[in-house]
Amino acid sequence: MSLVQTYDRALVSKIGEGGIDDAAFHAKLEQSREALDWVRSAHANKELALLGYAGKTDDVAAIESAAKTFAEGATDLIFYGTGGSSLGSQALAQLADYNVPGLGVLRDGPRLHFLDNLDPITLDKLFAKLPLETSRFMAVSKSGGTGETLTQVMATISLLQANGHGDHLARHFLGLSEPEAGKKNELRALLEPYGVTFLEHDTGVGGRYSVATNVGLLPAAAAGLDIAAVRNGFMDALKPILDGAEPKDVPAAIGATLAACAADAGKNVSVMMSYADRLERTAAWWVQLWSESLGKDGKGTTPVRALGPVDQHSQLQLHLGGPRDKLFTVVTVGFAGKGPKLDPELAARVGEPVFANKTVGDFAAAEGRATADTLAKNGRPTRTIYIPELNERALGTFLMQFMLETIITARLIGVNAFDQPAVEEGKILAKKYLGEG
Ligand SMILES: O=P(O)(O)OC[C@H]1O[C@](O)(CO)[C@@H](O)[C@@H]1O
Repeated sequence: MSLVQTYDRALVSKIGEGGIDDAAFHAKLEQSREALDWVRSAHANKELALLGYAGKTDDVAAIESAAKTFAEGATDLIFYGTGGSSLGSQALAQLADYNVPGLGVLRDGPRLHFLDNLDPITLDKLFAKLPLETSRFMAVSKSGGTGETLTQVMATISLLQANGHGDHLARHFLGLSEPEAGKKNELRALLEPYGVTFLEHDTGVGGRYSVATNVGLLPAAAAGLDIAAVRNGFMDALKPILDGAEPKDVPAAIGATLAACAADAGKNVSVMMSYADRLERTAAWWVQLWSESLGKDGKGTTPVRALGPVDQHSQLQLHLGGPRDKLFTVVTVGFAGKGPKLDPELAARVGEPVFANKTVGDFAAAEGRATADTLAKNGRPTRTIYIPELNERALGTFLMQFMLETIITARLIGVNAFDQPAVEEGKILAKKYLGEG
């Protein structure tokens, strides 16, 4: 089993006042049956394209081959794309040490740069330092019209042209966007005239769910990960639903039920605290998934991400002593016994004999356990997820569990998990302001 979830410490019966009412939980869990039936039938009828990617193998070789061609001989892989066109691939790439504190810049293989934010100073400095001959750029945008991504791509085309690479843009770039199909697609309009190859974005899968597709998996393959294992992990999370398991035996249904009950009880903040550097980007991915999927019609809860142990020294005081408006998910991995071992003499010298012969992982594991216990003891509803071994399959399971949890939560609270109407207003205004100078 790649994930072990416990939730008894989210309930009043276990933690007392501050917990989620048991009767409300069981009633809501019963309601989740409808959502599970819907997911099962959407899978059978191919109504929700995302679900078809669980366990899918027939496109893996093509994704791996495109990744190989893209990364061949490259020192630097630059990924343009924002939101769902970047965060899922970052979450996966972090398994291959991308953006891991201290280690990210030393990882094996080509350097990975996910430029999901638009910042002129970053771009100027990066452009001045990149070895252009061996740099490859991948531009991802489902719509093809996202201003940030288009801006970065236009700037890069001009950079390459100004530095004598204008005749080889097809070698330097790879695009991924929806097929044109009569619609305007600015990204394709920019790059296709140079002969740049485009992969197709599944039109039925929104950005924040696209980690399941070539959007998430191509960068992961370029980073050297086993993408077939990721797909198997997706199926591990979906299978209990397809098998018709009872809601109590579906981890995503439990998580969604807790979230919906917490919202009903006025606990409007959902905290994911992960004890692993390699889950930091996953939490960032989850923040978009949760926010854009649920935040509508005055509903939704606010996602907060925390990394352990570091954020014990930043957020934990608030979580333990502040308002009782939160539901916690503490994620730990099988760290016990891992990492450097501590010399007993040095442990004695600092007056901490408990450290003697313990590993760094022993301490990190003890801290995750202590945080979950302390939250529960202080009446903070806490679910835990333990990942014995954080690998491609386990991360795939985790990602799919949270996509399903989000979809089920949306059905429980009565919102559409697949649109994001409010975001468009700001986008239109930004282009207006840009035009006004
Ligand atoms: O892939 P696109 O179309 O560039 O969109 C990027 C992101 O922008 C959003 O549309 C929000 O503005 C997200 O939903 C999406 O993941």
